[in-house]
Amino acid sequence: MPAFAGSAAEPPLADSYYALLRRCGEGALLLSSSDDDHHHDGVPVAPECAEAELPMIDVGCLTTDNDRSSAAERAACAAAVARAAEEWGFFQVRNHGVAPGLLEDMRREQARLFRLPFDAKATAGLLNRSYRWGTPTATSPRQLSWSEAFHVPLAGVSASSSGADDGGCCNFGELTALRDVTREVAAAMSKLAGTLARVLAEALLVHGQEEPRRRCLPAEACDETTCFLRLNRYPPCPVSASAAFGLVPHTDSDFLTVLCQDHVGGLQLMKGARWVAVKPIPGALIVNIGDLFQAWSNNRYKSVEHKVMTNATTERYSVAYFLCPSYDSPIGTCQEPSPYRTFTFGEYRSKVQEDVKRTGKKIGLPNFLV
Ligand SMILES: O=C(O)CCC(=O)C(=O)O
Ligand SMILES: [Fe+2]
Repeated sequence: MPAFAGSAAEPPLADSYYALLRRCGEGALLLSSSDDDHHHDGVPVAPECAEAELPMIDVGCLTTDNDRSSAAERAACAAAVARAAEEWGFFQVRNHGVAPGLLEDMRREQARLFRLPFDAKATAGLLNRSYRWGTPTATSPRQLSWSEAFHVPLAGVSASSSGADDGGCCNFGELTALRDVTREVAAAMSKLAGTLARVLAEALLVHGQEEPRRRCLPAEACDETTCFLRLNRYPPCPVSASAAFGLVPHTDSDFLTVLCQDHVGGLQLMKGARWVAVKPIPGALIVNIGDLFQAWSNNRYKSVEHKVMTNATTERYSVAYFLCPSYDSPIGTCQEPSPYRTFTFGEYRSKVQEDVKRTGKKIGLPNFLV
């Protein structure tokens, strides 16, 4: 990308949002200190938050081909997955089929991608023109995400080109190593997500009560056109951790998400009425239930609010795979009666976008209660 050589990589978060932070009385927190934050060498850090012992499930017996595990072992593993989805909405997995070395390669190539000049990321058409940074709709600091990301559609990844936009193909430019590793990660995470969705669905199906119209199975409803991979980067943030988030509190609008976070930490989730921090565990992946699985499961599985805290000095990377159905798929339910009316993913997405535009906040599932 010679035209951009030498220009800065960081998105202009501080410049763009300084006025917003200032207008809301938070400007003084920029590059300075405040009373309610802890400080380390003059740098504001996040207030303490208890670390959670998130369930860790060895899913080797579900993910390994030619596995010698018994049916009883697989049933016990499936039960542990379903229990974690009910009690936490979040869990960690190991022996998940995504090689640790591949995840390390992903982080390295992701870092290389985000080190490109800002203008190249924003305007050179890379990765389906999917670059995002900050929160354009934010009207208060609490709505601001101090992060940058590429949203890569799965279909584009598996048929990516190296030239200009080519149909649905994803343009990786000269980043061929990123293209190869992204393809591998997407394929492996996709397989894992499909396996977990199938196991989670089977745990709730009541045999003999299947009704064809409502029996759209989560794993089968999903396809390459709507599933996507999000490559996230959280730049160091000099703003007080109580003033801006790395990623604002949200639930995911999908069936389930497979997430790989690096060693830095910062992910927090709601457990009961409290935020708890998820300690990074090398090689483990995090899985969380999204809104669509909560609806399909009649609220048995929980789509839990989560957020990313900023870090004053250290950048953080993560990669998330979102398992989504095609837009015209009816979400349905595992069993009648359901608290939700049947709706399609397309309808759900439009409503979320409309609500965010109108009120700055996603309403989500309550919109679809009968
Ligand atoms: O970066 C993380 O740890 C969380 C990312 C996330 O929640 C998302 O992309 O929806
Ligand atoms: Fe999320």
